Order: sequence, then C-alpha cells, then structure tokens
Amino acid sequence: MMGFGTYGNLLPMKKKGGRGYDVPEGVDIRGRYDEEFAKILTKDALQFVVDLQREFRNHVNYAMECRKEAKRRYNQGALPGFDPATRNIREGVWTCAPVPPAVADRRVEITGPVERKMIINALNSGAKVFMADFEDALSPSWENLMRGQVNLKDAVDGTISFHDKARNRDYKLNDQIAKLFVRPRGWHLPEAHILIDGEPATGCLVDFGLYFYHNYAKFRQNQGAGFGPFFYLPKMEHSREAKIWNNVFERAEKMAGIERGSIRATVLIETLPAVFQMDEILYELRDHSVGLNCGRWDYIFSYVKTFQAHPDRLLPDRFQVGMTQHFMRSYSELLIRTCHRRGVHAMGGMAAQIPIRDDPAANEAALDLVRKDKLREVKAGHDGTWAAHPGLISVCMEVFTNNMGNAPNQIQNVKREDAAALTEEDLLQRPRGVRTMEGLRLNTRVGIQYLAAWLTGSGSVPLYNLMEDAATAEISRVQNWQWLKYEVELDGDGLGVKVTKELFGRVVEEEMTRIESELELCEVDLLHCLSQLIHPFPYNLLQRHDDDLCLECKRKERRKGRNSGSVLDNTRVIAVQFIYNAVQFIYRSKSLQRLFLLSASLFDFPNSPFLSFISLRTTETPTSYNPTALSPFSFLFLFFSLIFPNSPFLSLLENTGAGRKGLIYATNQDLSRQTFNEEEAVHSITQDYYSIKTKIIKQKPLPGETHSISSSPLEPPRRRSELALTHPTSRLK
Ligand SMILES: CC(=O)SCCNC(=O)CCNC(=O)[C@H](O)C(C)(C)COP(=O)(O)OP(=O)(O)OC[C@H]1O[C@@H](n2cnc3c(N)ncnc32)[C@H](O)[C@@H]1OP(=O)(O)O
Ligand SMILES: O=CC(=O)O
Repeated sequence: MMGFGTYGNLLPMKKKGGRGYDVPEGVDIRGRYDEEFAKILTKDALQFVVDLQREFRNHVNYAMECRKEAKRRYNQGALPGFDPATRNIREGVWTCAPVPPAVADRRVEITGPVERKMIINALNSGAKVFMADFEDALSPSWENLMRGQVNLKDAVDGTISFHDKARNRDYKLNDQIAKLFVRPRGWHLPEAHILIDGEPATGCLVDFGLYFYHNYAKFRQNQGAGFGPFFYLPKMEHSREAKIWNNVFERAEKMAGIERGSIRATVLIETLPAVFQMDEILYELRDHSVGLNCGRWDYIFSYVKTFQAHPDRLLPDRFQVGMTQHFMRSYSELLIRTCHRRGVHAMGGMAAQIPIRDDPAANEAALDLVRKDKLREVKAGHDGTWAAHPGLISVCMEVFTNNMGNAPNQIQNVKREDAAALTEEDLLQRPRGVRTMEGLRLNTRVGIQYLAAWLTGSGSVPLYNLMEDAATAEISRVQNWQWLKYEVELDGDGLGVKVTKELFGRVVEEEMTRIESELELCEVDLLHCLSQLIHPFPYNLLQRHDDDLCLECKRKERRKGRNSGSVLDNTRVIAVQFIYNAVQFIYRSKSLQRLFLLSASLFDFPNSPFLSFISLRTTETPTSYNPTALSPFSFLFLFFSLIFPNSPFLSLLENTGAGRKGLIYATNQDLSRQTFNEEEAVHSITQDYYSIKTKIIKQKPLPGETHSISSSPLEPPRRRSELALTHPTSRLK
C-alpha cells in the first residue's frame, strides 16, 4: 500500500515542480519529482500523451457533454433504451476480428491495483489473466499512479521483484504467468498532476499513453504472441466513447508502426445506458475487441445514478441486489448473447468474497457462495470470470473447467439466442427487496471506512471479509444518498422509521462508535506489529500488521482485550507503547487533523473523483482548513513530517474522521463523480466532522458476530445478530 507517508518528498516537489522533468512544450507536471518516475515521464512518452490529448480532447469533451445531456433527460423522467438510429448495427450480421490465440482461454481472471507485490502475486496466481487496475482498485494519488507505471514496466520486462522487509521474503515472477490486461481510468476523470496546454490531462490518456509507449514492444514479444497490449475499458455510457478509444488505438498503432488490430480491449458493461449499446460498442471496436465484461458492482451503482430522479426505482438493501434480480440476470444474458454473436468473450463479474483465514466454517461458506455464483455464470454461457484474491482462483478454475470441458471458451457453443427476446422492460425492471436500518448502518460503516482507506492511498480494502473498492463502496454511498433524498420509510426493524438527515447523522455517530470498538481490537495487533518494527526505529509502513501475527496470538490478544497480553512484555514493546500513546495523543488533536486534510488536499489528491470535499475551496465552518487558524504546533508537525518521509506519525493519520466527513459530504452531493457543488455541503448532520478516531486496519467481525454477511449477488443477506439486538428507534432516542 502506498500512502501519504510519501509526503516527505513534497518539499522537493515545491522546488522543482514540472521543472524536475524534461517536458515537451505545453506540459506542466505538478506531481513531485522522482528519479524512478522520470524514467516513465520521458519527453518522448509525454509527447505521445500530449499528441493524444490534443487530437482527442474535443471528442472527449463532446462525449462528456452528451453524458450530461442524457442525465438531464433521465432526470426529467426519460428511461434509457435501445437507439432506433442504430437498429441496423444491432440487427446486422457482422463479427469482431478473431480472438488472438494468446487470450483465447480467459476462464479465470484476477484483478488488483498496480502495487508491486500484488502485481507479482497476481501474475503468479494461476489465473489466466491479470487485470492491473489504475481504476476502481487504486486510489489515484500521484505516488500510486506513477509507481504503478514503474511496476508495470518492470512486470512486462519480466524483471519485477519485491523484498518484503517485515517478513524477509523475496518475490519474483514464476516461469508461467497470467496474461496482463491494464485498466485505465474512465473518460471523465482528469489527471490534475499533469497539465497540457494549461488544462488537466485526461486521466485515461495518461494511463494508457504512458503504459503503451513504454511497453508495447516488449509486451508483444513476451506476452501477446505478436498481439497486444491488452486493455480493459471502464465506465463507458455510449458507443461514441468506444469510438474514441478505437481511434486512440489506431493512433497508437500508427505511432508504434504495428499492425492495425494489434491492441485488444474488453469493455466493461457497468453503466445502465451501456447495456443498450453493447452491439454498438463492439461494432466501434470491432478490430480491437476481445469482448465485454459484466461489471456488475458499478452497474448497480449506475442504476441508482441513472434513476436519481425516479423515486419509484429505489434500491433495496445493497446485499439484496444480486444476479437473481431480473434486471441483473437479463443484463448478463443479453451480454452473453451479444458477445457470442459477434465472436468475442462474454466475461462474468467479480465475487466480492475473500478468504477468511481464521474461521474455516465461515471460509467454507464464503467459498460456497463463490462456487454457486461461478456455476451460474458458466452455465449461463460466460467464458470466464473475475476473482479478487489469489485464494479464490482454484475454486473458480474448477467450476469453469468442469463445466466448459476442454474448450478454451464457449463463444461457439453457447449462443443464448433465447436472450434475443429480452426487452427494455426486462433490463430496467425494478429490483425487489426491503430497505432496512441494518442496510443503512452497513452502508454507513463501509462508506466511512472505505473513504478513510482511499484517502490514505488504498483503493481496495478488506472490510468485514469482503473486498471493497470504489465500485462497491460507491453503491453504499449512493444508496444512502437515495434513501435520504426521498426520505424512505424503512422496512424490518426500522418499520415506519424515515431516513431523515437527523436519523442519518445519528447513524453516522453510532457507526463511528462501533467502528471504534472494532478498531480497539486491532490496536493490540498494531502494538505487536510496532514491536517488530521498532528496530530500526519505525519510520516504516505500519499497515501490514495483521498478517504478522499468528492466528493463535490474534485470538489470545482479542480474548485479553486491549493493551494487555504476553507478547507485549519486553522493553522494546514498552518503548513502542510509549511512542504509540504519544502518537495517539497528537493524533487526536483537531488542528493536526485539519493539517492532515490540508496537506492531503494540497499535495496528493487533486485527482479525486468524488472526494474533492477535502479541497481548500471549502465553505465550511470558518476555522476548518484555514491555514492561518492552525496552531504553531501544527506547523512544527508538518515540518517534521516533511523531513521524515515515511513517518509513522503520518501513517497513523489514516483516519476514520476523514472517512466520516467524506461519507457525509459525498452522500449529500450530486451523484455525478465529476463535479461537486460545495455550497451544498451539509453542516447540520453532525456537530463535529473532524473527530479522528483511530487508524483503519483490517476489519474483523466483532466477537460473537456471525462472519458471513452474504456479499454474493446470488444470495439473500443473513441477519447480523449483533445489529438486531437493539431496536433502531430506541438506539436513536
Ligand atoms: C468491482 C471491481 O471493480 S473489482 C476490480 C477492482 N478491485 C480489485 O481488484 C480488488 C482486488 N483485491 C484486493 O485488492 C485484495 O484482495 C483485498 C484488498 C480485497 C484483500 O487484500 P489483502 O488484505 O492483502 O488480502 P490477504 O491478506 O488475504 O492477502 C494474502 C496474500 O494475497 C495477496 N493478494 C490478495 N489479493 C490479491 C490480488 N487481488 N492480487 C494479487 N495478490 C493478492 C496479498 O498481497 C497477500 O500476499 P502475501 O501473502 O504474499 O503477502
Ligand atoms: O468493475 C467491475 C464492477 O463490478 O464494477
């Protein structure tokens, strides 16, 4: 994980700015200078990005305007649907270019952020494909984005390695590795660290351009058997956006002097409007396509976003919106039919379960949910599927292999002509289910913790034994937004209770308390981990504490409770405890919190897709974020933080306070990820947005609580006994 511990290098950034890099005319780099990054941000590579930007920016701007126009129509009551103007494409007989042999078999694909160790683990995982993610699994700090490029270049070169200091373990590539696909960001996200002609570059052109420029030759030789590089393309809403990608690919092929159709991409169908454009999208990309993928989590998010002005289409609890809902099943079946008719892969979606290492029964239950989900996919006709964790590869592989036989895919064998009968009504059918207080609470808890992690540099995290990334956490955010906007009346325990701002504010406070109690369990682990890091003094990353404890130790620690335990009885640990307490003391200071947010917003997050709330252009309470209101002590702190790049002080400032504020703010904003009206920031919900609680670490269920919240889009949720204990209305009095 790469966090804000890198702040220390920000002083050099101030001095050098873009001047540290040798840039072409019209380019200004705002991110900090780093020698490793300079090998990626070469003048020639930047020139390629600049050329793409200049050639395509008007097309991108136009496409974004069209999105706004469509949104206006949906907000006035229109529904998305098939476009009569492109009927000939949908009904015409045509196919995409043949699938390259290197990626004919994609039965299991693993995904993950472009972190060094995870790239190696994913490529070695036994999956057929690894999708390296600059998008939902990555928090888009300058550090993460640029390190990601460095890591991918080493991976394609075959030289990538990693030494895990805490475990004294070396990582390198196996002989057999997965095929690499790269997912750049969506068209709508700017890259604010790189200005081209005075404007932020288009994020995906930076991701694509730098990666392509440095890797196309080696990739085609080492990975693609003459084809490639390969990409996943996210968040498109219309085929005109696919057409821009197609033109970008042709431009890149021309620059590289490689054959047209070398680059191949799979498009994620993960917005509601795009489901009505699947043929059109494939048609635009027909020389460069290797299929479509059911990006089901974002698809659910998009349902809320598209219908934000349709109170008759509110979602039930997040975990009830699964693949057995009619609109979800219809989407997956139509995707399979469309892809197979056009001769390309129909990829399945992500199961959010991850292995549960300290509870075999819960682990088996989680694996069983994955198995059922994958079985549904393969039987429906999907050619492959996604897994979030290496521990799930064998389960998914077994299901697909047992049901696909020896064929590398089902493109020719399962045509799903029955899906031709699916109508607009099928694809839009209202989801069924209930809206509960439990759902509201869970969304709140997940939202707070995900945003806190995201702010501190982690775009995918394990929460309550599930993978959470920007797509899944986004569902939590928009669902709360929707329920609040329409003041829905809750079902179940919350029967008759309306989701008002007051209720939401109280839920936030209560969930903060709960998170705090969960985190107290983790503090013992943190201390233990610190003890291992004290020598040398812990200017080091503290995040990976949990894995370093053996399971028995963890159980013992938890039984004994906070700040006790036999593993904490030596001098080193007492020293650590002293430092830890000192840090905690500082850490709870409000001015420091403000300083943290201030530095974060100044230096590392101009890119934020939905968290621009931490920017300084705030209309919030007069003292917050006002640099002149900070105490001299804060400045001293900033000074020390800058001197010590990986200061544990900064690591510890990973905070739920920021996450809470983020959730409150984001919940009250326009649902578009592109813009925020800061005027609308709501002050009335909680008295204190900034109270920092403690470091976000891996969340484990509380003792006595069942481990399995069903996360599969297949199964209905189970009760969480813990939450059912108190009637929500009495808790809120
Ligand atoms: C909806 C969508 O957009 S899905 C696509 C975007 N989302 C993703 O890609 C999420 C991918 N998954 C992940 O990021 C991770 O699995 C998480 C954050 C959920 C959990 O990660 P961890 O907490 O590290 O899991 P855990 O501790 O069990 O990991 C065990 C080992 O597996 C590795 N690992 C876990 N997930 C992955 C992965 N996706 N790829 C490669 N390696 C992985 C870890 O690095 C660790 O390696 P080590 O033993 O050598 O140290
Ligand atoms: O990107 C994938 C999704 O499910 O969302």
